[in-house]
Amino acid sequence: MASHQPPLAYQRILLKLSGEALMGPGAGGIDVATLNRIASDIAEAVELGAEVCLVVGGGNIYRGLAGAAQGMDRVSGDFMGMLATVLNGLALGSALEDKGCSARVMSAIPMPTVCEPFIRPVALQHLEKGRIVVLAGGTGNPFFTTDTAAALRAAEMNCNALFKATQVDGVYTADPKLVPDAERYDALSFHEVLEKDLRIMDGPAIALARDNKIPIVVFSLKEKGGLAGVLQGRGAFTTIGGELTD
Ligand SMILES: Nc1ncnc2c1ncn2[C@@H]1O[C@H](COP(=O)(O)OP(=O)(O)O)[C@@H](O)[C@H]1O
Ligand SMILES: O=c1ccn([C@@H]2O[C@H](COP(=O)(O)OP(=O)(O)O)[C@@H](O)[C@H]2O)c(=O)[nH]1
Repeated sequence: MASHQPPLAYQRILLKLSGEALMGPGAGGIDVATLNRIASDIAEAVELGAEVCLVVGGGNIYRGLAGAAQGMDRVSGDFMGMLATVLNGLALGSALEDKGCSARVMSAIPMPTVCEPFIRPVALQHLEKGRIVVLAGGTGNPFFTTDTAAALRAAEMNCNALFKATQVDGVYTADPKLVPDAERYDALSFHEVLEKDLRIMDGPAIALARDNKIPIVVFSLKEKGGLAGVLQGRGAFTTIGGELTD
């Protein structure tokens, strides 16, 4: 890290990306230009000195609940969703390497010829060596979400914050995609998010972050450089469970 840079608000972060963040303007799958743009943003954060764990969703490819709604077995659908997160994780790992970062993809569902299995001490060593760890496969269990996997891994990896990248630049009084005049909060307590049912992440993820005292920073990845800005305390974002609002 260059000496003239201000200290980062958080040193070790877990960045949660939804699968849909990789879709770009398309209706599904991975848009390579968007993937590369996100990889550049993450590379910029690493350049600033951040240690980054990444958890990526799979909603751009498959969601277990969508399969169940069409009559498919929920557990099979959930495993398909978890495998979708591995596809996204491999794409991100390779895009990050292309940007000159060192990245390791680790899956909660062991598939050793494809990527490393998630083994916590090994993942911690990767981080200490300056590598980005891409944590794919969700929690490895059906009936969970990648938001919950993100909160779980943030705790296991001793992260200082869970960065939730979304299409919107923070937590609003209501979903801003549905309620255009909803207002953005700068800071909220975990309790307020649950009590007001603000639906930015699922309840188990919020509860896990709360119980492990890991603040959640909700921000938008739409603007280039957004991640680096938030790490340096610039731009629009909402902090849940920060110092003043436990
Ligand atoms: N109170 C709220 N404040 C902000 N966003 C909300 C709120 N309630 C629901 N949302 C929705 O939650 C979405 C974030 O969840 P998620 O699906 O994981 O990410 P993505 O934004 O990538 O689709 C936002 O894009 C927004 O539409
Ligand atoms: O621990 C997990 C994480 C994910 N999933 C499945 O994987 C899908 C994709 O994850 P998610 O919907 O969380 O992705 P995102 O919305 O972040 O793209 C989910 O719908 C679930 O079917 C699961 O069963 N267990």
